[in-house]
Amino acid sequence: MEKIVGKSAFAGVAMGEFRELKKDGITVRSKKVEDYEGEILRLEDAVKITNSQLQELYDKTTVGVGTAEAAIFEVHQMMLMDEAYQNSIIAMIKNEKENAPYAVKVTGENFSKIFAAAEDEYMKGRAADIKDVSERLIAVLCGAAVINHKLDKPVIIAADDIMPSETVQLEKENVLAFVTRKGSVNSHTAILARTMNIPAIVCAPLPKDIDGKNGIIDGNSGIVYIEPEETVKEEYTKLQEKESEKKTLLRHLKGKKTLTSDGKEIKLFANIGSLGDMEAVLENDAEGVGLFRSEFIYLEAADYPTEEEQFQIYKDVAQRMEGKKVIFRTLDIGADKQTDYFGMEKEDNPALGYRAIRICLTQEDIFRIQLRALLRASAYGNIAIMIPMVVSLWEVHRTKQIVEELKEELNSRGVCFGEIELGIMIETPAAVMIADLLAKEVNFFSIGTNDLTQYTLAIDRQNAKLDMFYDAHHPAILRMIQRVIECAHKEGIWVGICGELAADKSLTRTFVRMGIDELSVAPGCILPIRKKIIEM
Ligand SMILES: C=C(OP(=O)(O)O)C(=O)O
Repeated sequence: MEKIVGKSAFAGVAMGEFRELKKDGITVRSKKVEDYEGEILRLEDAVKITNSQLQELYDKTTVGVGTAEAAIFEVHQMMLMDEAYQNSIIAMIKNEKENAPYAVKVTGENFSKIFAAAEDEYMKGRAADIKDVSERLIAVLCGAAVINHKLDKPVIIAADDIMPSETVQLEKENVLAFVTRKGSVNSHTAILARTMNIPAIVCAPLPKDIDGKNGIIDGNSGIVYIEPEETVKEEYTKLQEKESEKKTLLRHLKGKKTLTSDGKEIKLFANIGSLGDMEAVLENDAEGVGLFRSEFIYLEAADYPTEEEQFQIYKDVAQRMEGKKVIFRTLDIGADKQTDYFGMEKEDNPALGYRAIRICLTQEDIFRIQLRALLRASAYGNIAIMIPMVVSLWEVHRTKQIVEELKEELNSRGVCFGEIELGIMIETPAAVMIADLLAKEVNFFSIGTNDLTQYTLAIDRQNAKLDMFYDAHHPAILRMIQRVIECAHKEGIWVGICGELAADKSLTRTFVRMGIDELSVAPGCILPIRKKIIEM
């Protein structure tokens, strides 16, 4: 048995087999083959398997997440079956007697360079896709199991790190836990684990040969056991049983209002990132969606999602919430949330760079498409729009102006839309300091404590080395929250918290005393927080 200590990113216990998410594990070298015809047949078989893998991913993503998100796999299928691409691989095998994986690798790199050099932004964006397709094909040729993130049974995901854009490919129902060698407790991997309500550990020095071994993840203490002894297994089986009993006990709180003992109602909303999370939202009795991270729609797509694709997602979520509020945060791309087709330049300080509302007000066409989709969807439910990363009043003014222009446009076309609230994330010190002025302009505030902590304490939330300095309980943060609540209430608007701090039970009493109106947390945290508030 091996015992490894990492950092807890989300509590809970999981037991099962480790599955390493390999990204660059296969080494492909030039090696001549005698039977080139046999090698071409091998390639043809691998193409068929790869194509059906992509089809499977397309079908699963369409059902579990949405058509827009699934489109990437359709594009990959088209690339794989492209005649020029296949002919180029076959020519190399035939003329140079190269082995198939090497011919795929070289062809993939050549095509990727051609795409990258294209003037057209869409074509540029395809450079990464052709590489991805080639890697998948190589993996199939080499008999490697996991490059497609395909999970045939429930497993513990082990990886160096997991990017937000990679998470869409995971079959969430088969993920028991996450454990990564790198990553920070404040990263989006950790946030994803919380949304999925599964244990997560980061910064764990896992051995390279962990794939296929059995293990236990103790997300409460940050301990990973590899090939655990029977006594340890028994201990954790009992702990798991206790946890599941606790969850069952919480079920009686479903359908109840979240009232403090002195009668104040706190709204308990859910944080989500895709249509696929809706089941957890309903299962955990969320009173609304307090933060729909709309950027995940963009991260999961192969190209800019169209107005129609976005409209369908927003409408579906609104309808499934049956009149309960759904707050869509507008595109918060940038920093760690990157996608090729945006063609963003490399920045020295991406967290302080071209991101979120800054992109939207620079590339207004992208913003207008999203806002139009949201306005149209508002005819089907109770939708609110929330802008991220606000630092100045003019950003709010400009956004309101665009929304008004779009409403006029829709009116003139006879397209329906409903009442729609406009709010902002308070996640920069500048927004806190002008909260009194901002409160006059919007319908609500939602405090993003993750970024607010990063920007106030000047600490990169992605940098695991700084985790001990990243203190969301810092008096500066708590004073800021207090100030924001006071400014909001003075202008008669409601205020919530949608950062991870909202689920921190050690602060629930403090937030309620401060006068918070809403807490938006991962779906699995709703009932425990309701219990805490009701018992207060
Ligand atoms: C909710 C927040 O946004 P993000 O998705 O960046 O964590 C936050 O910053 O608190």
